[in-house]
Formats: sequence, C-alpha cells, structure tokens
Amino acid sequence: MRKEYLIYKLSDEVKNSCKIPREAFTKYGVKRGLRNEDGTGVLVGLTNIGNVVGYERNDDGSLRPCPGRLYYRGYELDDLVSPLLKEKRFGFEEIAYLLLSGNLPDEEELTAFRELINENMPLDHRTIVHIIDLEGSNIMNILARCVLEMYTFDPNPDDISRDNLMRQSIELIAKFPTIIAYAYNIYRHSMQGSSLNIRHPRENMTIAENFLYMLKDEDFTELDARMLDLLLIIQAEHGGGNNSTFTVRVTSSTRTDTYSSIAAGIGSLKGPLHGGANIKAINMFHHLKEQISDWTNIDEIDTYLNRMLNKEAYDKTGLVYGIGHAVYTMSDPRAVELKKLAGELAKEKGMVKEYNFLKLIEQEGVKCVSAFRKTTKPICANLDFYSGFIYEMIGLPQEIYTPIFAMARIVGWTAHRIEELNFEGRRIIRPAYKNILEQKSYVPIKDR
Ligand SMILES: CC(=O)SCCNC(=O)CCNC(=O)[C@H](O)C(C)(C)COP(=O)(O)OP(=O)(O)OC[C@H]1O[C@@H](n2cnc3c(N)ncnc32)[C@H](O)[C@@H]1OP(=O)(O)O
Ligand SMILES: O=C([O-])CC(=O)C(=O)O
Repeated sequence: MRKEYLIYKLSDEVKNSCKIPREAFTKYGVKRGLRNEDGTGVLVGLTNIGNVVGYERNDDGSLRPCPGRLYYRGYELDDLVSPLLKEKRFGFEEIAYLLLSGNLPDEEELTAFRELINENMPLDHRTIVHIIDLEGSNIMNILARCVLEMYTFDPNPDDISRDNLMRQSIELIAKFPTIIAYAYNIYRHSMQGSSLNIRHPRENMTIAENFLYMLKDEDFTELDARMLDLLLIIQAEHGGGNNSTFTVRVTSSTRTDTYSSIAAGIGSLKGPLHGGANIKAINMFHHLKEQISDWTNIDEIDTYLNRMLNKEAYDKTGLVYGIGHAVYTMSDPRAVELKKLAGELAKEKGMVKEYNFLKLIEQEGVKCVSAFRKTTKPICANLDFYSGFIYEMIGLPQEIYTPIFAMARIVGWTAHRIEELNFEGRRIIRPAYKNILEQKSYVPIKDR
C-alpha cells in the first residue's frame, strides 16, 4: 500500500471514529470546552493572581453583562497603567514584581529587581549558537525549543522548591526578550539576507528598551519603547483559566520541570484562537484595506465581513479575528486601553485614516458576528484587535507579535506555576472523559 494512500485511508476512517454527537454532551451533562450552559467557564481552581470580570450574576443566577474589568493582585489594571502614562515612566518590571510576589515594590526593591533582570538577560553562549543553528520561520516554535534547551544548562532543573522556582521564573522573564530578538534577527538574516546583528543587552535599559535595542539598534524612539512597555503590562496576566495559563497549571500539577511546563504554554499561546490571533487580526486588517475600496462605507464593510463569516473570504475559517471573548461581554478593558493608545499613536505616526478604518471594522465586526451567532449575549473586541496595529506603528515586524505576547505572559505563567505548586492541598489536575463507544469483540488479524 502506498504511504500517501495509507495516510488518506487512516484519515478517512478517523472521520467516523471522531464522531461525537452534539446532543451527547447535553445527555451526559458534559461541559463542552469546560463551559457551563450559559457560556461561563467551569470553576476549576482558586487564585490570588489575576481577576477577569466579564459579567455579574443576578439573584436568580442568570448573567448580567457588564463592562470588563481586570485586576492584577487586587489592583485594577487602569489604576496601574494610568500613573505610568501620566508620569511617562516604564513599568513592566514593577508589574512583574507585583505579579510574582503579590506586592508592589518600593524604590529599593524595584532597583534591585531591575538589576537582577538585567544580569539575567544575556544568553548562554551555547544558546546563541543553538538559535543560529535552528532552522524555521516561526519564532514561537524557536522560543519553545530554546526554553526546552534551557533545561540542559540549568544546574537544578527539576527542583520545584519555591526559591528555585522563583530563580527560574526571573531567568525566563529576563531571557525571553533576548531569545526573541536574536531569533528574529537570525531569521531575517537567513530569509531576507540582511546583516546579522547580535547585540548584547545593555545594563541601564528597561526590558522594553533593551528588546527594541537588541532588535533594531538605535532605530526607535522613547515613545515607541514606552508603548511597548505598556503593551507588555497589559498582556502580562489574565487569570488561571485562559488556555495557555491553564496549560501551564495543568502541566505544573504533575510536578514536572519549569521548562516543560512553559514550553507547553508557548504552544498553547501560539494558536490562532488565543495569542496567535494578533497576527491573524493584523493580516485581516491588511486584507480588508485591499479588498474594501471605500474605508468609510459601512455597507461595503458589512458585506465583506459577512462573506468572511460564511467562510468565503480571508482565511475561510468563518472567524473575524480580534472579536469575541470567553469571559468579557460588553468590553475587554485591555482593548479599551489599546484603542485609546492606538488613537494617540496614530496621530503621531500619520496613521489616522487607517485607525478610523480599524475602528469601523471593530464596530461592524461586533455587529456582524453578533447577528451571525443569533445570540443576545454582547460581544466585544478583544486584546488582539488593536495590539498588532500598535506594533506596526512602532515599526515591529509581524513575525514577533505573538512572541511579544509570550514575552509579557511569561510573567503570568510563572506566577501561576509558583501558585499551583505552593497552595495547601494541591492535587494533580485530572478531569474525566466519558467513553460513549460500545464494547467490541476482538477479531484475530487473519479474520479481519
Ligand atoms: C488573548 C486572547 O486569547 S483573546 C481571543 C483571541 N481570539 C480571536 O480573536 C479569535 C476570534 N474569536 C473567537 O474565535 C472566539 O470569540 C473566542 C475563541 C475568543 C472565544 O470563543 P467562545 O468562548 O467559544 O465564544 P462564544 O461562546 O462567545 O461564542 C461561541 C460561538 O460564536 C462564534 N464566534 C465567537 N467569536 C467569533 C468570531 N470572532 N468570529 C466568528 N464567530 C465567532 C464561535 O465560533 C461559536 O460558534 P459555534 O457555537 O457555532 O461553535
Ligand atoms: O482569557 C482568555 O481566554 C484569553 C485572553 O484574553 C488572554 O489570555 O489574555
């Protein structure tokens, strides 16, 4: 039998063996996607880290949509971001300290923490050589491979004591920007023939500045760096239930090593329904810019969005990227923040026409997806809707949009890993699947 035919045949058989009737989920009371009937997530854990609020409950238990709110260790996101914006200050390290420890640092603690991060930014020489050797154009994939390799260079990789977990967490937070910047520059060198620059991180720079410096030398402004810093803060944490953090918690609950668990989280975030949506959303925007002749014509926009929902246009998946969320209903507070930032930056960068078009896509996207789904539950733009547009305005290449999300979310992942391994009464996470296939009698190979 030819190999291609065998693969086709196996795949064809799977068409049947994968069939699980939709009604069976209701019949057996199975929470599809770990969701309750009303779409809310099944409660599977308790946390002291992030709090994602997308709805409130009425006395009768029904849902009441509300504007989205996000809290980091008890502090509302906007209360953390507003002073930084006002004071034109960098804050990602401060937020990382808060998320890891539970407390905002004082000045002395923050200075020491920044120094510790800076000390840990350079990569082991063997990792640099390894990135040069790694083939591939997907930086998330390269990031995951580098993380797995860090296990080899760690003198104590499997120790899950709290001190060791904290050391590993800080090293990962510090090294992600370096790995991503080097991996992209090497990719650009091999794919686009540009000169290869491996710039050593500088001691007196913040994570955002150092990342831009390693990526683009001096070719960035202070405003670009502060925008990136804010994006890192906004993407750093989102509770225990988002797919990548839950992946980190599930793997951590087996007491496996930090690198295995974080590599799994990277794999989850890469998916186009999760962090990978930021690349899909910016590509969708470029596609719409080309396909729609009048950027102010609502009918033309709606017609095209409906073609997308009918799987006739863009990537033919039926999705409008950057729209919808598992928890948020009326608004995603991060998208609200990013929309404001994007508007201000668009004025600076001469991109107001594009920004106005993007806002219209958001407005019509929400309307068209809601109508298509035929539900009354409000739907909103999510974090990934505006992030790519901001990255583009600060001159960042598309290939690193999801890796930058990982560079931010590594903070949340490590904080959750530490929590998962340190609460009293912790247990391996092990839900159940009901098997709905009838038992079969074995047939010897000669009789099949
Ligand atoms: C950082 C982040 O991860 S934010 C999310 C980034 N992802 C995206 O932007 C991708 C586009 N959005 C989506 O696919 C979804 O809204 C998700 C994955 C974010 C949330 O999914 P769910 O929690 O299942 O959404 P919800 O319960 O509100 O809606 C369910 C139905 O609406 C559809 N729907 C939801 N959002 C969209 C959308 N943007 N475009 C088209 N259909 C959509 C779902 O496919 C699903 O349809 P089905 O019942 O026929 O399978
Ligand atoms: O919470 C989610 O499902 C996805 C999300 O927005 C995030 O991880 O930031």
